[in-house]
Amino acid sequence: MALRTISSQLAAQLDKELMGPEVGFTLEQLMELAGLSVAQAVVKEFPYSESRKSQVLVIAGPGNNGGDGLVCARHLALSGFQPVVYYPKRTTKTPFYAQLVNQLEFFKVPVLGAGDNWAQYLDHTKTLCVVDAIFGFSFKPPVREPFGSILEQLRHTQHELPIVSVDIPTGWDVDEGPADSDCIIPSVLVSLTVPKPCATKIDTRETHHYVGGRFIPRDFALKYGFEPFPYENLDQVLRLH
Ligand SMILES: NC(=O)C1=CN([C@@H]2O[C@H](COP(=O)(O)OP(=O)(O)OC[C@H]3O[C@@H](n4cnc5c(N)ncnc54)[C@H](OP(=O)(O)O)[C@@H]3O)[C@@H](O)[C@H]2O)[C@@H](O)CC1
Ligand SMILES: [K+]
Repeated sequence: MALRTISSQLAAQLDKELMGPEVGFTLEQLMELAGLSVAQAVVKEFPYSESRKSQVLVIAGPGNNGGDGLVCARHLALSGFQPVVYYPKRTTKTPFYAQLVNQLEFFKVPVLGAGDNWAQYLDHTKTLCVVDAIFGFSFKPPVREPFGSILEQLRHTQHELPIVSVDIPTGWDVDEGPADSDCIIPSVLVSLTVPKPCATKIDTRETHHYVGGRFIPRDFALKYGFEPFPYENLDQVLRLH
């Protein structure tokens, strides 16, 4: 069956409607569920075991994709993993992001900033995977610094250190897919609510694809032109392929 997708423009509209006056979700609620979904995908792909490495590097960007990463890190800590967060460009638009960072400190999760040696965690003998929560559906190429250099380093390590991308593989055009051969290739993609068109460009032999962000009823999905996804029980993610 063809993959159900919606464009970046429609995704932004859907997001706005969910948080609009009629539906009334808050960003905080949706982000909690989105971050929990990503953590659940990590746990499914790399199950926690006391006898193996459990360090996860979460790279958080300046927008809501980054916020999903901050929430994901907290849930990973709760699940026994040892997340380390690199958050080089902190947003001050709302106090909420600072609260998410406080919560990570409460869980004793290190949060590195610009100038810290984050690249030491790109060591596959110590780190299980990297969560790419840099940019989501509002990304507009080309990538600006410091994120271009970060992506370059991830490209060099991705064959040994798998990348789990949140919603969009960072650097890919949301509607067109990888802009050039220099783009990162995630091992796992977790599309939120519904995949965006770039997800049709993944090679399913190298990227496992999940959908998560389980927060809409059937009629709302149909209004946006896609069939709801058949999640099981209370699962927050569904593996598509
Ligand atoms: N309903 C759902 O599914 C929900 C989805 N959620 C999540 O929200 C995500 C969308 O979040 P979003 O709209 O905040 O945008 P996002 O993609 O994080 O990036 C914006 C930031 O990136 C920056 N930036 C852009 N281009 C750049 C460039 N070339 N180079 C450098 N910087 C660049 C831009 O900076 P600016 O251009 O404003 O200066 C701004 O700071 C979505 O994918 C999903 O993960 C959940 O949290 C909630 C429910
Ligand atoms: K991403």
